Amino acid sequence: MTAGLSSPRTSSLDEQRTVRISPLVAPSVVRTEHAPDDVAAAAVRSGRRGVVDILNGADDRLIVVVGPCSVHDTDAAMDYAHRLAAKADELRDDLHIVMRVYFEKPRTTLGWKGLLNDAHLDGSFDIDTGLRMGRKLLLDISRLGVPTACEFLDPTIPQYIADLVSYGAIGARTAASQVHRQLCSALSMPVGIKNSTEGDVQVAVDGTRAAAASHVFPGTDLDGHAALIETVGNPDCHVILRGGSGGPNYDAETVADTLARLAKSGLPERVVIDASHGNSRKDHRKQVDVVTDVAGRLAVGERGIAGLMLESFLEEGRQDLTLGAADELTYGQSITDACIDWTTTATQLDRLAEAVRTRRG
Ligand SMILES: O=C[C@H](O)[C@H](O)COP(=O)(O)O
Ligand SMILES: C=C(OP(=O)(O)O)C(=O)O
Repeated sequence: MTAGLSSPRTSSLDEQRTVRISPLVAPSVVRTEHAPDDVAAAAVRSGRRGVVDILNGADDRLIVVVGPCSVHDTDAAMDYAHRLAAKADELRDDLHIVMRVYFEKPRTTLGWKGLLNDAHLDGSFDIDTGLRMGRKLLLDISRLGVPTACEFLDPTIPQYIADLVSYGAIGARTAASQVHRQLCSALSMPVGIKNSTEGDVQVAVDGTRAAAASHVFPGTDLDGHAALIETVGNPDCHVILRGGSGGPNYDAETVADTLARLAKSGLPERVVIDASHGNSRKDHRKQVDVVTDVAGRLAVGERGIAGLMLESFLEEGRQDLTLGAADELTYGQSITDACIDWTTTATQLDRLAEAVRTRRG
């Protein structure tokens, strides 16, 4: 559609800044093309069950949500998933491991917005292909028996992928958004809501409370049509402490303060700690310090910490993406936030499993 064009369906009063509106493949089409088999469905279900049981204290293991900051190369993501599947199996008595398979990136200003938005990493914004690639990857990872975690950013996206996701996240930049809180109230999996980028924890507590309630709001159905959605609320939402511009917030005092805020709001007292972002001051190596500190506290019985989140990929660090030059990228290295490498990740998982065993003992 040409900017400013008037037609029976629009008026000269709108679409003044729109260059094009074109059809997007419907969720039902993508879901039919990549439908879960029994193995994948079982992985999604047991992934969700494990998280919920740990959050509720019915399972004494620790949730670990671990994987790349963002997926830009599905082969590398599968390579990582194979390694994680073996490690998760080895540590399954102590850790409930869920792989970060993040396709939607909320940017501070501008930048590549993730595989669903720009699957070819060249600014062509082939969202139909991104949705298909993303869903297929979730299915392939689930077939390995590895549950997956996604951040939900655009409220249109969950209809395409949410049935394959075991752990959802609402990011620091959208924790205050009513649209995202309503979305959480509808999602079938547990969802972590982050504190703000400035470090405000109350916004995540408020988000958790709002998401637990029922809502009625406009959305889209599986055919992609506008729809009215009525939800019962999601009791499995919780706060993720991710640090902020003022510094980290994974310390015992902030955890205790957050638990008190949750109790005051009538919510279950549990948190997940994100070792990256503000808690690592964006230095991926500092994630190891966070894990070491939290593991030590878990081992001596600190209450309320249900899980950790780590940003990890095959290679350490990060690299800049030049749009259209994806073939020049280093294999298995992040193009968004810096990550710890696989070897370091495996050591951190061992450390956390050991802490759980000590706590149990
Ligand atoms: O986790 C990823 C990033 O921290 C988030 O998407 C913001 O990234 P940016 O500040 O590089 O835009
Ligand atoms: C964007 C992310 O984190 P945050 O919202 O905490 O910045 C993320 O986990 O990828």
